[in-house]
Amino acid sequence: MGFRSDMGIDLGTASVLVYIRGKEIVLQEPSVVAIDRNNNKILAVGEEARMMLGRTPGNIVAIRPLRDGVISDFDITEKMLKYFIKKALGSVVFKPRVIVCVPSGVTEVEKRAVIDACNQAGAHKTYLIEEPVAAAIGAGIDLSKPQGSMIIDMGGGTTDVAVLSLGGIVVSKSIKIAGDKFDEAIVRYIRKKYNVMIGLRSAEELKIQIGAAFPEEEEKFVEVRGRNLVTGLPKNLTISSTDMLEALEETVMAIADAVHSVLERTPPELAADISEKGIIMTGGGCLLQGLHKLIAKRTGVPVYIADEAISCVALGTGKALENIDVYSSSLITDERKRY
Ligand SMILES: Nc1ncnc2c1ncn2[C@@H]1O[C@H](COP(=O)(O)OP(=O)(O)OP(=O)(O)O)[C@@H](O)[C@H]1O
Repeated sequence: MGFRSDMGIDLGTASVLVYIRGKEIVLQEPSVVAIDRNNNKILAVGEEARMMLGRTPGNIVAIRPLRDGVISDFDITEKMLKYFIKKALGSVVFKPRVIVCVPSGVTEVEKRAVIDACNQAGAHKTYLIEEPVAAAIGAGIDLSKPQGSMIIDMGGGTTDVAVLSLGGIVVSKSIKIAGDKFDEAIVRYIRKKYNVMIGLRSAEELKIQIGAAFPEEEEKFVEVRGRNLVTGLPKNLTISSTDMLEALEETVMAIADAVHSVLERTPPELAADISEKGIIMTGGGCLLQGLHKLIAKRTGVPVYIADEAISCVALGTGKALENIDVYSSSLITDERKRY
């Protein structure tokens, strides 16, 4: 091992990934913290805390401190970051350089606070990187050329659509419609159509198993358990992929429309590059069956899902860390005047 284990962190709404130079991804856990409300003590972080979501007695709350792509609970986010940094570092004694990819919606104050949290958790120096830039680097896009690329990074809370060229963002749009909104749409649809209430976790499972944004040839079915709103009793339902298509229609169209509107604002030369090379999708949300086909149909541009879509941002963050000089124009540090 080298003298310093540099660390890349993808601070996401749904999950946190940590990448250590030379070791790839060492930690991948949900962004959830469980707290005892009586004394404000943290009981569990990550996977252990997620298991407590919706299952906690009165005094214990399981919190997702990042919501809709912004830091909704700063104190908890700071504690969670520190916990993950320490866990990933293990017995390493040297202070790492840390590069954190923050959701696109965070404010300047929050950026400053993330830098402070990492420094307090033992970072030698902390850098921030914008999410679409990290996603593009992770997907293997060469940002050094004056060539247009379009990236759609779709996580749990936000979808970022960005046109990049020469290491920077030329046109972009961030909407608070992503994976989590699919889950909510599924819950609403099942409540309305079947009078049955299912939980968000069941909705997410349905989405991953049979969710669809574009009609598939083969119809799939999955059983789900919920509560009948009339009788109040548990009820089993069989849900089809056609149900999913209907449930998700409005939400996926909003995403396709956002992509379309960014393309409309893209300078012609860059638009020509994009229509030739296609659009690249990253993030867990883009794995929804048929979403790439729907966007391709709406825009007339081919759409590809990046390899290792869920880890692209973390990988890109790690790559940027290994080549800080190359990517320096895309990084934010605490030495910037505005801090
Ligand atoms: N196979 C799949 N099919 C559909 N959706 C999926 C699949 N796998 C993961 N997801 C969804 O991807 C989302 C999480 O993606 P990701 O881990 O990239 O988010 P994040 O980076 O934490 O969030 P954000 O970028 O908004 O901060 C969740 O909504 C999850 O349900």
